[in-house]
Amino acid sequence: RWFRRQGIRGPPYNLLVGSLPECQKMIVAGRAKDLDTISHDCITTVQPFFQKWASMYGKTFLYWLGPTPALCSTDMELVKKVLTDRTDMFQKDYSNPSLEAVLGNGVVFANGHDWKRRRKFIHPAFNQEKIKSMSAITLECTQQTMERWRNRQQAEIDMMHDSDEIAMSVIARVMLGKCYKEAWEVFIAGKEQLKLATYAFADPPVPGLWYLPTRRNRRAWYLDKLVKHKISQIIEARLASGVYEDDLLGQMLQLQLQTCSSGSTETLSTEEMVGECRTFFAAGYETSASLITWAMFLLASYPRWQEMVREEVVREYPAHRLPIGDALGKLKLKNKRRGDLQLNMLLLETLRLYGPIAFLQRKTASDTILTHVKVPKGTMITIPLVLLHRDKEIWGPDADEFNPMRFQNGLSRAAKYSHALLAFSFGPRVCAGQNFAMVEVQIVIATIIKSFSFTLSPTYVHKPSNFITLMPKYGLPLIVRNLQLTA
Ligand code: HEM
Repeated sequence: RWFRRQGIRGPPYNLLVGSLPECQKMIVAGRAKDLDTISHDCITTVQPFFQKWASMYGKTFLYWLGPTPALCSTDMELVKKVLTDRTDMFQKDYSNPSLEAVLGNGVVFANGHDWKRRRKFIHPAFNQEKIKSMSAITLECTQQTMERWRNRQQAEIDMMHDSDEIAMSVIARVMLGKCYKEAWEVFIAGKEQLKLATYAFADPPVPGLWYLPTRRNRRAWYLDKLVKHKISQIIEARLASGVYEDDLLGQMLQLQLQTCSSGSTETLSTEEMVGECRTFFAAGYETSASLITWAMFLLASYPRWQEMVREEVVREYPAHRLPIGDALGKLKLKNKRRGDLQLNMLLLETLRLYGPIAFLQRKTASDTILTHVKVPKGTMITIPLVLLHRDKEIWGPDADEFNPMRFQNGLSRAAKYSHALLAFSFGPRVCAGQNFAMVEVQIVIATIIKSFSFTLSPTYVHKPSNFITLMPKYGLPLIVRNLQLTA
C-alpha cells in the first residue's frame, strides 16, 4: 500500500513466498526455449521476470523476495544514488539467511566500520606488484591446462571446465602460495560450498532453516567445519613459525602484526581471516572463470575478432615474450596513447553481454527517499545488470548486438552514462579485484590465442544460466587447433 500510493506497481504479493514461485516458473519456461548463439539473449534464461515486470510496470517496480519487499529499477539516476552512497544507507545483506551460512562472513557482505576495517586488510593484495606476481602464476596455470590440448592437431575440449580449472588454480596459489597443494581440499570444499549456495538462493528466506538437519545442511556444516579447521591450522602454523609468506594470507598476517605493534585495535581475528580467505575465493574464482568462458565463446563465435585479437597479441608480444610482469603496462585497462586494445574492448563487451554477476542488491538501513520515492527501512533494492546492459536507451539501438568497437573511445564514452557498465559495480563498493581479474583474464586469453585457434563445437547448446555466476548450462565445447602443428 505504501508503494501503491506513490504510483509504484508490481506483481501481486503471495503469503510468505512473495514473487519467488512466479520467478521460478518463468525461468523454467525460459530455459525450455532454444536460443540462437548470435542472439546474446540471456534475459530469457536468466531474468525473464524482470523484463516482463519492467514492461508491465515501468522502470521502477515492486516485487517480493519472500515476505521482503524489493524495488527493482533500471532508472540510472536511482542506480547511481544507491551505488555511490557513502552514508551506509544502502547496505549489503544476504537476501536469504541460508546464503550467509554457506558463503560465510567477509568483506563482500560487511557494512559500515566493519567493512572499512576488512577492506583495509585485503587492500595490499591488489597493488601493482602483487598483480605482477599473480600474472606469472596465471601464465603457468594456463600453460598447464593447455598441455592437455597441445599434442594433438585438433581436439574437442570443454572450455567451461578448463576455465574453471585455471581460475581455481590461480586463486588457490594467490591465496595460499606454497601451501596451496597441501590445502587443495579447502578449494574443492569451497567449490562445493558455492554449489550449495546456488540451491540456497531458491530457499524461502525463512530464518532458522539453516539449522534444520537436512541432508544439504549437514553437508554444508561438514564443509564449513573442514574449511575453517584447515585454514586456521595454516594460520596457526605460520604464526608459530614466524614465517608469514608473501601470499594473500601472508599479507593479512603481516598487516595484522604491523597493526598490533602500532597499538591499534583495528585487527582481524583468526576467525575473521578465515572468513576473508573464504570470501576471496567465493568472489574471485567463479567470476573469473565465467569471464574467461564467455570471452572464449565470443571469440569462437566471431572468427574475425579472434583473428584481430591474435594479430594484436602476436604484434604486442612477439617471439617468446608473453604478457607477464613488465608487459603489464600494455595490458592496462586503458591505453591512452593508442586507444583501447582490441583484447580489452572484447573483454568489456563480454562483461556487458555476459557479465558474471546478473544483479546487485542492497537493503535500506532506515526510511529514505530515492529519486522522489519514499522507501521504508528493510526494502531490498535490486539492480538488474542483465537488463541494464541491454537497455537501448543507454547503449543505443545496437544494444543487443556484439560490438566491441563501442568501447573504442574508452569505457566512459561507450554509452549515454559514463558508469553504464556495471559488471564490477560502481562507487565505494566497486569490485576490489577488478584489475586483478582483468589482467588475469587477458593473460589467459592472450596465452591461448597465441597457440590455438578455436571454433564452437556443433554440440554446443546456447543456454546461459545463472548459478552463482553466469555460465553456459551445458558447458562450452570448443574445437581447438594447435597453430604450430597445423601451420
Ligand atoms: C570477472 C571477474 C569479476 C567480476 C565480474 C566481479 C564482480 C564484482 C561485483 C559486481 C562486486 C560488487 C558486488 C556488489 O556490489 O554487491 C564485486 C565485489 C568484490 N569482488 Fe569482484 N569480481 C570479479 C573478480 C574478482 C576477483 C578476482 C577478486 C579477488 C581476487 C574479487 C574480489 C572482490 C571483493 C573483495 C569484492 C567486495 C568489495 C567490497 O565490498 O568492498 N573479485 N565483484
